[in-house]
Amino acid sequence: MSGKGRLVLYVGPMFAGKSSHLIKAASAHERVLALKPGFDTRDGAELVSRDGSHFAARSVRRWPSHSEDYSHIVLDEVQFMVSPHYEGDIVAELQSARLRGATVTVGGLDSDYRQEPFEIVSRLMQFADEIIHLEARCHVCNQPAQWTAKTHETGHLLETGDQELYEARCDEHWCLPEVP
Ligand SMILES: Nc1ncnc2c1ncn2[C@@H]1O[C@H](COP(=O)(O)OP(=O)(O)O)[C@@H](O)[C@H]1O
Ligand SMILES: Cc1cn([C@H]2C[C@H](O)[C@@H](COP(=O)(O)O)O2)c(=O)[nH]c1=O
Repeated sequence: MSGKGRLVLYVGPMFAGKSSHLIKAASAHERVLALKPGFDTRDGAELVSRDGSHFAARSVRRWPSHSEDYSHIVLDEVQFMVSPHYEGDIVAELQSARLRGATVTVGGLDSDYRQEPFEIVSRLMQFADEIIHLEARCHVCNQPAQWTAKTHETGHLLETGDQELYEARCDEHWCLPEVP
């Protein structure tokens, strides 16, 4: 494999369908290297969407060997692929896969629960050939939501969780969590 590949990035808040799109992208090919961060232990060795779809994936804390054997790479939750949870520079590794000709499809949160950008995702945006911004539905009013709110403060910026801890929110209903 050689020549210019392609980096496609799905970003948005939680519940926006990022995993669903990645699973569809992975399922469209016979041979795919699907990766998820070792930090996210919620769903075992699978990419899982809340719409019920799933796809077998490798849980990694560093870039896998033999990745060059794959022309399609799919990776979810890239915001977790940072030190000390990930050893290496995921942006450089994905860019290198793209440059050797792979089609790389990545999903991640563009901003954290404080509405601050995840720096690793912002860096990746610079190299993306296509960025798809997805929206969820606000948990309060059901209007389009581009933010994630945390329902109570735990003191952790990176913390796996679902609806018990996070909600999609629109501009009007986003707020910082109450500090206990
Ligand atoms: N607030 C919400 N807004 C939109 N979809 C939601 C919401 N809560 C649950 N869902 C469900 O979640 C699915 C998307 O989930 P998922 O693919 O896991 O998204 P993401 O990876 O972006 O968190 C939607 O198809 C819908 O069925
Ligand atoms: C906003 C926010 C989220 N997280 C965590 C919570 C979830 O485990 C993932 C996002 O999963 P999804 O597939 O996009 O629903 O990220 C976090 O650690 N910090 C945050 O600020």
